[in-house]
Amino acid sequence: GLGLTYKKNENFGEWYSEVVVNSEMIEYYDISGCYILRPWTMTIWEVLQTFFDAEIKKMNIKNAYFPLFVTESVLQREKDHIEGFAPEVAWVTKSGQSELEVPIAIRPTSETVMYPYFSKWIRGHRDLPLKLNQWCNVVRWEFSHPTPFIRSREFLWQEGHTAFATQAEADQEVLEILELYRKIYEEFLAIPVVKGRKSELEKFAGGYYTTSVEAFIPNTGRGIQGATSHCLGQNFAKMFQINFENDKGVKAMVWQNSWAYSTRTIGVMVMVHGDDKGLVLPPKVASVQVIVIPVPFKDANTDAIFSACSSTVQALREAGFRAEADLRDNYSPGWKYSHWEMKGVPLRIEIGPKDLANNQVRVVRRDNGAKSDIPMGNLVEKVKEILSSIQECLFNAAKQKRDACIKIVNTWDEFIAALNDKKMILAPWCDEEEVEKDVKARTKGELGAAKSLCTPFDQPRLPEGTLCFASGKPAKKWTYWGRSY
Ligand SMILES: O=C1CCCN[C@@H]1CCCn1cnc2cc(F)c(Cl)cc2c1=O
Ligand SMILES: [Mg+2]
Repeated sequence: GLGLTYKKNENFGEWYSEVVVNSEMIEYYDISGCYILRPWTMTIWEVLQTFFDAEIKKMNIKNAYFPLFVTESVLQREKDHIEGFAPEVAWVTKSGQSELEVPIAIRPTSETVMYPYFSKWIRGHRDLPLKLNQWCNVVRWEFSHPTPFIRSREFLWQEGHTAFATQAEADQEVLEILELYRKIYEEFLAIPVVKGRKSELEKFAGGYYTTSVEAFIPNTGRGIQGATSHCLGQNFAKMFQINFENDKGVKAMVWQNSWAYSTRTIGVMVMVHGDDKGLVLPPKVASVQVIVIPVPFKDANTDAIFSACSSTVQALREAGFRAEADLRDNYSPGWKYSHWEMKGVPLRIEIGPKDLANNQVRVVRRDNGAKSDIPMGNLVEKVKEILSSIQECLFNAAKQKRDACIKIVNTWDEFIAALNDKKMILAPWCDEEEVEKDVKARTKGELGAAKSLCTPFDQPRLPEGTLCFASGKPAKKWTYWGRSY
């Protein structure tokens, strides 16, 4: 029957799996960690892709497409950055009945695929900056429990790979891209994120520094890395001989960045906004923003009602909204209400005989259930207002909830209490890696260890003499900590 079996605040994991399936976003697949992304997901992905692709085009970043496959020798080129990842690499070892001479890896990320060609293409400073992006899938044969969108063995992402003559250009682009990721989360998905820098321990080992946008899931009290923008420094330039003759005729290595966001964004949206009726879609990314449902009455003029629904959809579409009518005659209005609530459609319009007689429609918001009657005359204006109000209310509600999960601590005991209270913890830290490793060791358990999430760019004042929460040494910065995905 209709409705969810599980409640968000009682069985979060089961609730999540049920929502992504019942909202027709995901279909489970017979290979663990692999999921079918149904149209209800793809339209959301395409809205984000359309935005991001247009933005990087403004930055003169070009799309390319590199092969899915990497030879073993090339993949091994970058020893230290893949050493920890080796178990995740998926290999092709046969074609048909015959063994391949050399096994071929499926890309888990494309540095080693791309950079030999960066080396070939970049000769002089006029070849710089080289700025490429690709929209593709990647495969990482992870073993920790798979979760649709959040942790899957194959996922869609974009990966940007850029090369510059100077560090200054690279540093600037890292932050420009990070701002686009903030927009994806805060302005499209209505999810608050923290912009910051990863610690040396948590950063991409092959890079120079990593910046990220960090989200938080109140129900599980876990942080989640939303997207990353790395400065790779000259590490990969050294390894792949990506150098150029600068304008003084001197050979110099390039400065590189790489950055990505993935379909994980969609999972965070489900987790943050979903409720016990199912998915709740922010209007900016909703596949259908307005669903129009006829409420025929036994002897009422059904044709008039249906045509009113169709003309309402028409008017909304002409105004640029993604509107549909559910005119199916084999489902009751009540069934349709539950169905489209499960799918998270932000606004429902009901048209029955009374509405027709009064030349009005009944609108119902998905986020707070508020109902109101709108005259047909200024429907488009009202719908525009209500949808932007829903977008804003979803963000504000999520921000309020996330802020309520943030705990500022100064001592280890306060830290442990906050961790057990499922908080996102802001603590003064001495910035020593050994201390960070110690925090992980001291918080190991079946829920997973606490780790540093990021050092926020927006640093609160650090009073003279403040001590590190974990080591008691002089603190150097405020850093977010927590359990994470
Ligand atoms: O995060 C990004 C942005 C887009 C391009 N890539 C970087 C770094 C990716 C790290 N990383 C992440 N996961 C990996 C898994 C693997 F199996 C191997 Cl061999 C390597 C990696 C790996 O390097
Ligand atoms: Mg990984």
